[in-house]
Amino acid sequence: MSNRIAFLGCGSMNEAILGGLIDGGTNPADIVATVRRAERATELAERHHGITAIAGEEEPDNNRQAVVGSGVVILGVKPVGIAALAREISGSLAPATIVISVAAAVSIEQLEAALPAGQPVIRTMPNTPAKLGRGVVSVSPGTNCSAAQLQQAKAVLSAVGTVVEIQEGQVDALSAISGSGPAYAFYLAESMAAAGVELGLDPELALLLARETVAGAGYMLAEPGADPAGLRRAVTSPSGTTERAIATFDERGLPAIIAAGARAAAVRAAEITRQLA
Ligand SMILES: NC(=O)C1=CN([C@@H]2O[C@H](COP(=O)(O)OP(=O)(O)OC[C@H]3O[C@@H](n4cnc5c(N)ncnc54)[C@H](OP(=O)(O)O)[C@@H]3O)[C@@H](O)[C@H]2O)C=CC1
Ligand SMILES: O=C(O)[C@@H]1CCC=N1
Repeated sequence: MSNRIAFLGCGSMNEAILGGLIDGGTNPADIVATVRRAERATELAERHHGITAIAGEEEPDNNRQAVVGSGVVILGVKPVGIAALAREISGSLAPATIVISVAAAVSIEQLEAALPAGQPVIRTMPNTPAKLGRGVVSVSPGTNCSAAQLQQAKAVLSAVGTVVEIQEGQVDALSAISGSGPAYAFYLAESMAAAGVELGLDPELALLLARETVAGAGYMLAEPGADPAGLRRAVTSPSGTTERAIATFDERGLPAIIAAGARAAAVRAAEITRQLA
């Protein structure tokens, strides 16, 4: 397999994976990224020295150029653009090139239908902490992906975090927890900062406290075998202040609210899949 990796559509998600791969030891010279805007291509090339970034507004065949000679191609445009992109590159793909999609809601069936017959395909669901090598990436192999090709893809993706293999039927549920999940944690930090301001703290200080606290708690959760409930209990003194806060969260139904949000994300994924059919 060629070492070259093509990132087709390099926005938030694909750039996070690209950055994680480079930090994990991938040679930037083996990476090519495509985007629409020249300004974005320049930004990527400046931020990740040594990669090739090609803008469609300057070179309309950028995606096809990027695919030629690449062993792995990672599709990272919005779900609605995935099938058109797959069709665009079909004539330029080598038969053994592994096509990975990071898109929410685009099924393996939809991907395979837009690609040459027999093309190995893997549907993944990553998350943006991939940028720091702390992502979670699911992999679900398509019908033409051999065990060896799946292993190759897992080896590449393991540089950006924890790789889990799941049945495609579970992707929407996983996406509702780990794909969207970083946004939930950031939302918690935003809400804590706002609460601090309401309690009379200076906004800058409140933001600092919220960021460092959520980040610090994240580091504790990242320790091997960490148990969120146990870590929470260790902060919660009997009859103390945290106990009162957690009791208020429980009374107001915060766990049910989080479950409802995650359900809504999964429902939305299924809705998009139907819209794309
Ligand atoms: N953001 C996240 O946390 C996650 C996202 N995903 C999935 O990742 C995918 C991308 O999402 P996200 O990164 O947030 O989106 P962004 O809008 O940040 O990135 C999309 C990128 O695709 C580029 N692009 C659009 N059309 C083309 C094209 N035809 N050829 C080449 N490049 C193109 C855009 O270029 P330009 O900038 O020049 O417009 C942009 O850089 C989605 O399918 C989403 O479901 C999955 C998990 C998590
Ligand atoms: O919001 C989205 O649709 C994508 C998928 C998971 C995270 N971001």
